[in-house]
Amino acid sequence: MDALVEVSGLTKRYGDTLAVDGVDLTVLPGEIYGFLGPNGAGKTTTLRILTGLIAPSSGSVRVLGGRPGEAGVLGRTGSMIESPAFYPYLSGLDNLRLLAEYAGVSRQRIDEVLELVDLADRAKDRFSTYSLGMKQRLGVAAALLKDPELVILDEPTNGLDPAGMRDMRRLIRDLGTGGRTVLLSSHLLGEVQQICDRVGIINAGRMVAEHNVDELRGEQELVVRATPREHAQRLLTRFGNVHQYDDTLRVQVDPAQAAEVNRTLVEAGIEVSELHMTERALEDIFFELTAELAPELSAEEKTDVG
Ligand SMILES: Nc1ncnc2c1ncn2[C@@H]1O[C@H](COP(=O)(O)OP(=O)(O)OP(=O)(O)O)[C@@H](O)[C@H]1O
Repeated sequence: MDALVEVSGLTKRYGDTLAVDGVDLTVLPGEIYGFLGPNGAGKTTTLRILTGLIAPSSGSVRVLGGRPGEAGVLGRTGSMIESPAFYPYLSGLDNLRLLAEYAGVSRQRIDEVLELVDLADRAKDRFSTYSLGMKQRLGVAAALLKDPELVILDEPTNGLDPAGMRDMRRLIRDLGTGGRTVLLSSHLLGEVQQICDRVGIINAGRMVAEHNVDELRGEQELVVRATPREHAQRLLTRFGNVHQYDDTLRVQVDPAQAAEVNRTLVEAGIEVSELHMTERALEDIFFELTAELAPELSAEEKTDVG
């Protein structure tokens, strides 16, 4: 299966800031790919490069088999990078008409995209009267005008209230059905977990991991509440990686080992008040991955400071 987006060793430097530092990223046809990372991680910069808005400092980037920004590639890509810009005094419909004229898109397609983003009823109202959620949905409508194979959305739920976020999530999931490929960025783990098929995690300009969301969700760990905790923690390390979460210990073991873990603790005189398997939250995995990177980063920061 040929990748729609293939990024390898991508870097972008702004003066002394290395915003993107050797990113590798692959988006496959038909998937919803979540580009996840905290603020300032380099997501927007990467997406701007993919849409041809800015040039990379180095690395190779292929989008739909071509170079970003190439006419043939642009015609098959729809994007919403940062807040979409529209004329506030024009209606949503007229804003789309202007864009459609420029892109050579039919009136019928405008109606279709307005339906898709659930704005048909409010299409004739001025853009300035729209809620933030409606403004964002109009941005998605604009991205869909050319019926693109690839849709790139930068933080599409940013700033929305819970209802607006839910509508946007539904819309993106709908886009993903029917063969369209979506690449979206987000700093919200739960959101990526709910919408995406695969996730690439970026931190401080570097890709930390690229995973299938189902696989991540499927990972299980044993939750243990025991006293004294320190003693329990020492014994649990025999079974696997142990970390503390609130006042419980979490250990990555096979579910078949749970009984043995229990016996070991009880025989050592430890009081076990809770013991059950749970799915690991993407959030835990994310923090684990970014924490692993932290010592390396602080070493670099020290070098920078001199
Ligand atoms: N035009 C620019 N000039 C200088 N530095 C920039 C520029 N754009 C981004 N940066 C810096 O590059 C780094 C990555 O920024 P970027 O906007 O790509 O991150 P992000 O992951 O999209 O975060 P956010 O969600 O906060 O936008 C940051 O340190 C940012 O300050």
